[in-house]
Amino acid sequence: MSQPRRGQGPMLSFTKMHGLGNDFMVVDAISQPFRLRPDMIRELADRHFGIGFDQLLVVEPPGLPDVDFRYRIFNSDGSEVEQCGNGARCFARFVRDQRLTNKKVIRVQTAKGVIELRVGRGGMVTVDMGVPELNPPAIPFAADRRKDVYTVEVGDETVELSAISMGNPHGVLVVDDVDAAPVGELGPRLESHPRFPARANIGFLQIIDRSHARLRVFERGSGETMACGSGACAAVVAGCLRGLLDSRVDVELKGGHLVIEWQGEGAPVMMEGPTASVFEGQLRLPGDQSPRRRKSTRQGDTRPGHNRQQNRHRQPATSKP
Ligand SMILES: N[C@@H](CCC[C@H](N)C(=O)O)C(=O)O
Repeated sequence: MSQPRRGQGPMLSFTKMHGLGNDFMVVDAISQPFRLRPDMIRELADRHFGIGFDQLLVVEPPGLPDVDFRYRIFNSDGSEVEQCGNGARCFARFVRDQRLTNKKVIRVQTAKGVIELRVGRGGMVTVDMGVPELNPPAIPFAADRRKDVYTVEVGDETVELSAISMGNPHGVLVVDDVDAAPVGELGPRLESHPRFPARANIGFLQIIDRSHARLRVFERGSGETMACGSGACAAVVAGCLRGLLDSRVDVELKGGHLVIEWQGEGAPVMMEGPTASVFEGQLRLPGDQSPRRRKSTRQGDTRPGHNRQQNRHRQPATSKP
């Protein structure tokens, strides 16, 4: 961490990673001070004016005993969320690459409980994603009782979906062909549907056979991504609940394959898949991070201070130093 220069903020080291093309900026907030507001996250996530990522992952010290790290996740729209499956695998690789731990089984505190990450060979990581939540108020999903399939009205249309929380909320629709599925139209409308009061990730699941499926996910706060780990877990749970899938399923996403296992109600969902580290970088944060006082002058590097949404989102800092 270098010293701030006059008029400029500190340098922030980060690593760009991805899990099946679901890409991340990963920051070690144990070894360096870290503080970003939602508007700055949106700028950094921008694929033309920033670094470009679906989620920002932050490594913090744990707040619980017998846990190794705290894992915080921010969508590209700046919202903080509870879970990210592909991110969890990259998180495990990151803390080992950065020598923050040499453990192969890492326990991590998320906003919705503790998850366990197991580091395998060749960058593969298995994540115990916990027991899926099917109780509507806990998802949260508006329904008078729990069902495996709900009928939801979207404008003039009616769709059938399963509602599941993997720590974060998911709606899963079964479709005949993911390539032809209306992900770009139905995805955003269901993401912010009133029956999902915290918004939701919307998966479009095609069953190939009982142990193979294809999936596209319109993610809450990030749009359609190349892959969604928690979405793949929710999709397999939905497929099992509907009697369409067996307990171990190869899920093909746009960016590659995940193996998901679920032994049924009360059991945790296990997710196995790859991780990739793309590059390491540093960016200089603005010296004065107050939106009102920051200038939007061009300085020739990645500039959270160059804020196209300046003054529109005056929200508190998302991460403490
Ligand atoms: N890409 C993720 C999920 C990230 C969070 C999600 N967009 C949400 O808002 O819940 C994954 O791999 O699980």
